[in-house]
Amino acid sequence: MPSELRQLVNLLSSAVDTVDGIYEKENATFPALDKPWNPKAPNEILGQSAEVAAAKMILVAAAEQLMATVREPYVALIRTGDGMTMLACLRTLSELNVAEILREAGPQGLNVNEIAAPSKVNPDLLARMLRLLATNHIFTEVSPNVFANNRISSALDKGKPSAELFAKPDERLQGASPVAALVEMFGDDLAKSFSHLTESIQLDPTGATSPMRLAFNVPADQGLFPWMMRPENKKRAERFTIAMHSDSSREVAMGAIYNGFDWGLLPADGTIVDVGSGMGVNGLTIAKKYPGLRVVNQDFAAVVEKAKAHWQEHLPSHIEKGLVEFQTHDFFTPQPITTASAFILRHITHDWSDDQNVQILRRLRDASSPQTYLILIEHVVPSIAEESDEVKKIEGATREKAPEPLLGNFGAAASSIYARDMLLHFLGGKERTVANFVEVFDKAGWKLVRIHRIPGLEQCHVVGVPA
Ligand SMILES: C[S@@+](CC[C@H](N)C(=O)[O-])C[C@H]1O[C@@H](n2cnc3c(N)ncnc32)[C@H](O)[C@@H]1O
Repeated sequence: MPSELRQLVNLLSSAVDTVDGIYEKENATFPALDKPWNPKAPNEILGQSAEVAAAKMILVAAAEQLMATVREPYVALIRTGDGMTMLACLRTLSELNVAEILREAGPQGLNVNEIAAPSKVNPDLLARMLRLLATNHIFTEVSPNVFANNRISSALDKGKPSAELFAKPDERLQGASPVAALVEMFGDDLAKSFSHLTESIQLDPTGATSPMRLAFNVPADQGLFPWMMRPENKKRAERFTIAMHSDSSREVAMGAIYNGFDWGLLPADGTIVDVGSGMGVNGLTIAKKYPGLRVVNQDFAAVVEKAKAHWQEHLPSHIEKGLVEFQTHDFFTPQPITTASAFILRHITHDWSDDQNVQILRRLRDASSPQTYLILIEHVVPSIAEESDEVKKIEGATREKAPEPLLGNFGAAASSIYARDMLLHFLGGKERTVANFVEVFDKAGWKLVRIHRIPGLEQCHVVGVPA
């Protein structure tokens, strides 16, 4: 039996054979780390194909497990702090528009004195931050104190001339890819919250006191959403909206909503109620393919106004036909629509505790008929160990298991879902396991009947019917 190290290397080797074989067949080369990222380049598009994506999952899982195996334990523990430090550096460099300055400088790079000049910051400190990141493959140091973008750092690029970003600092993130907004939000709101996790769990062992509340002194009687809407949080709220848009714009581009629950199961003239609809993107996308469906968008008054404008721009015909409604509705209060074929809740349940979810879903159950579907669009957190027999019985509940000796859930290659769960905890919510969804559904009078996994996404459609 080969050693575990050898087994990991063998997995790496066969995954590299797969990737190389696919690229050779297409006469392409795998994207280089030291060149800027171009998501539209054919070799990047090839990297998104199912076969390459599966091989990359093995490569990342095996490489990370190999590192975890060979590192001294104290190094492995202390190194987790490098992630925090790198995030702080990345946020700073993003706010100083460094990726854009380096895009304009090209492959020969730029001396730190010139990188620091537009923002008048300390060049020596900038060089130290860039060196830490470059050592971890974000940016490259071309010659001493001269830095250039690489594939990873260039993904921070907001796509605008740096002069424009410095001239209009309040509009830096608008219209840009959401990556910079995410990095800046993580490095600010979430980093400030990280340090309160320990205190929050001691103050309230149930986890109901979120670290972000503690970090920002959000009054106990005020929800985080209304707090974010306060005038002094305007920039924070705008950044949050742009950062959150990353998920939905990618999903719309992929047509993800069509690849889970079969909307054709609903009566052609049925009614879908998008509860906490935000801009109403979900109902709008479904209505484009199923034009007979009525859509009711429910949210706070100010949000519903934005949804109306969004529909007016993207699907005015549905408004003209009287097939869409915009309702101000608080989902903790009785549900006014009693004729729903389906209630859809995308990224709603993950914002709330189990008890609050039971209240929200109970309101929907009270307004449902035996034919009503409940469809949650959420991430589902896999167990690392094998799922229980109860969970295994649910259609779609289990996932592909990673090959031995990898952790069954692909280990660090699947870490983002667990990190996302913790990020939601900082905000006061959680991502749920299948068993947790079953528990919440049961308590609210729903039966979880199946889970649709969406190809290319961690996100699922969790489907319930009245119990
Ligand atoms: C994370 S966003 C999700 C928006 C939308 N479902 C989507 O897929 O983009 C959460 C939404 O819930 C809304 N919301 C929060 N509390 C609410 C409440 N008590 N009643 C109705 N909507 C609420 C917010 O205004 C926001 O639009």
